Amino acid sequence: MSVDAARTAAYDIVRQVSEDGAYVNLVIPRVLREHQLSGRDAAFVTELVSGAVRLRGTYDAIIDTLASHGIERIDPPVLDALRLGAHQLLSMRVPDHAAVTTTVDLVRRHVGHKPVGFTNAILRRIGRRALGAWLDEVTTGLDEDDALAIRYSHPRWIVRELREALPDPAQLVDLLAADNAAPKVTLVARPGLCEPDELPGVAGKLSPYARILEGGGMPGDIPAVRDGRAGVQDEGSQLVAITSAAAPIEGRDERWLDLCAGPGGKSALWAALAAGRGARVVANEVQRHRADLVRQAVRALDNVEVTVHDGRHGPWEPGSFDRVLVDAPCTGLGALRRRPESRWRRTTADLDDLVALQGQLLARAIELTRPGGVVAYATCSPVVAETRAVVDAALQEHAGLDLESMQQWWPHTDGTDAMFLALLRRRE
Ligand SMILES: C[S@@+](CC[C@H](N)C(=O)[O-])C[C@H]1O[C@@H](n2cnc3c(N)ncnc32)[C@H](O)[C@@H]1O
Repeated sequence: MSVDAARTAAYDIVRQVSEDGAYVNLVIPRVLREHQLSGRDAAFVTELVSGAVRLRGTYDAIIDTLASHGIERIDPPVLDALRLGAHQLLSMRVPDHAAVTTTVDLVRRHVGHKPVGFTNAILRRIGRRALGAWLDEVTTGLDEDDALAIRYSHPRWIVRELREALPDPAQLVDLLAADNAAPKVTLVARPGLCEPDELPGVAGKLSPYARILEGGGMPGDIPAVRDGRAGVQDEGSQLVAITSAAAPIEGRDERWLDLCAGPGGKSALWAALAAGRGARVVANEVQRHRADLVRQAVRALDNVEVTVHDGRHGPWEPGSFDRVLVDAPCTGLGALRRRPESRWRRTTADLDDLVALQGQLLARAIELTRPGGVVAYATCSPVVAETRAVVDAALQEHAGLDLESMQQWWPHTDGTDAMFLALLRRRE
């Protein structure tokens, strides 16, 4: 059997992800174009690549028990092929002989003859059992965190962080499972620019502006999305913008600052809400190319000024904003379902660096907010060190600051990314 274009494309993508640090969601559309794949083939490639990358932790544990010298000794191009084969055998409805033969042919063509026998043997053995039986075997005798890490394909440190963040640790399994299910595409109809029923899909569950594309689809083909009156935005992200815009403020409410705006989803919804109340938004972003994305996101609005500064040092007057949003750079562990590779790239060292930056950005936001004004601190991570701990430290350090509310949305209960939002008010 010769290898079809879809599997060749899938192999090309996983190699770019593991060798060049590419992002699955960015590489897939480019490689699909290069290989001229669409429709069912494109859906097959997307499912195969996303699944093989996301469930790598599970498949590697199985491959490790079967490889006599252990997984570390397997050449990376062969290991990537084995992961693709394992996903087809254990999680997709691909007949075993097709999964094995096409994967072996991929290895023969892209790596050479030498590992062909090894690849064939490993895949045949994987195909002899169903996923559940393999999971029971490779988790026997492990402690709970190691077993969950393999069963739900999350690094062990992330399992621990998520357990600590949950209100009830009994929900951990549901959360880990939700991280492994690709979310539906959600649109936002920016108020004042677009009505939700102008968009395809069904109404969202939490945001009045949301539409959910049940069967997937190409948002870029929707006219309102093309002209910036609507966009693609998770409901959790919409709720952060809506809730931080709705917090009541006594007196003037005209100057809003989004301190960390790139790529601009929240800025655009915030600015649409601000426009309805005669307020203006400064949307700031430290990276120039991400500031360009913000300009693109807010192109249908005329009440936004996009600036490019390090939010800690931008040239704004203290106390000059009525409302400041800090959607802080974070580990993104609340959006794992969206980014198949991200759980394997993040480390605890990232966490330490980010927590320091988050505290500095929040401190600056507090300084820039006028007495009586509102500071909204948000992350797309539920990790305690990035959420409650940052807010608690700010409350300790800044006299004259009140905590109004803290909210955490979750994939397994709300169907959103795990977004955190704290609303703080500077005392008059
Ligand atoms: C979580 S993202 C913001 C997402 C955005 N609010 C949205 O909804 O589209 C955090 C952003 O902060 C930016 N950032 C990182 N360090 C920063 C700094 N020191 N000052 C301002 N922005 C920063 C990152 O480049 C990134 O674009």
